[in-house]
Amino acid sequence: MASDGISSMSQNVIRIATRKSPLAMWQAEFVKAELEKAHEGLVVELLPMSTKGDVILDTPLAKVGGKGLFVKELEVAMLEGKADIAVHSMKDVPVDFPEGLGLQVICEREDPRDAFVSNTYKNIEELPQGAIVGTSSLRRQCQIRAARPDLEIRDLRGNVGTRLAKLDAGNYDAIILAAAGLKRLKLEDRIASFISAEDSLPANGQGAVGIECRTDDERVKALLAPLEHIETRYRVIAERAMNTRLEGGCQVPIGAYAEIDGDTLSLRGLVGNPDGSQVIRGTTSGAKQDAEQLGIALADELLSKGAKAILDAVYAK
Ligand SMILES: NCc1[nH]cc(CCC(=O)O)c1CC(=O)O
Repeated sequence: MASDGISSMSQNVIRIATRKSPLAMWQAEFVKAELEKAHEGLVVELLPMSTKGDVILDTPLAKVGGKGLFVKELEVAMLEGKADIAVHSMKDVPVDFPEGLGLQVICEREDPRDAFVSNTYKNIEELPQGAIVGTSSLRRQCQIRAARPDLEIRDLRGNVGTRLAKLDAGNYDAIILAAAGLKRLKLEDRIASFISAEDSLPANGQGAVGIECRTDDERVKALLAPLEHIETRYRVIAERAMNTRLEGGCQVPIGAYAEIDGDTLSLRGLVGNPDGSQVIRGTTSGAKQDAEQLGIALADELLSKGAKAILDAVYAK
């Protein structure tokens, strides 16, 4: 028996609010394809939108108010019922969600490493004295400068394509980008070398895609369930818990990276200052089910080893 036409139609539609950048569109298309694979007959629509973060392109992110700028409009669309879900790079997702929204699913992680991109040099070691490296990430800046204090770091913003164009224009000797973004955009051939997690500890959540939805929307939550990747979830929970405990916004260099072997989760963390003159590192491991506690414990260890002084100095400014 066909019930009311409109509601039975909306039953079979799910709308994704997404930024318009090529990477955001890739992520939204990826989730669309996964949802269609999991649910025969489901119609998935994309709602591409501009966010403040896409409009303000010439100011370092830490100064314009951080990563939340990229998600606000998407969240409003979900709260107003214009969209059902938003797809995020987990490393760009703020810790707190607005009332009524939550992170429902974390998908399987892509390569979490940073990538060294240059038209001339193969890796950081090859760079000549005083070479110019492009990145706007304080985390990347800190680790590069710690290894090579002679290098000059210059700000680099914009979409992945814009950043590559600035490299090609000769503004930098090399730039650092997330390997995941380059792979997703089929730009892997631009990678001169992958930087190991030892040399550039990734950002929490790097390479993982998460899906946000209304917390009371049981229909959408059930549709999303097959996309969950539990191992990635444990890893990202540990990494985010460390960040949250440190109360680290994007003004402090922080790296967090978890791996799982069997039931054991190992977490590495780093807090530094932007010029790389101080880098505090720590590791911990335990049962993967204790991911959050492991992240908190590692944050506390880093704080007591000197991260507290670094954070206080940043936030006193
Ligand atoms: N900060 C921008 C950003 N957010 C997510 C990615 C792609 C990798 C990912 O999904 O973690 C990138 C590009 C980059 O850092 O080079």
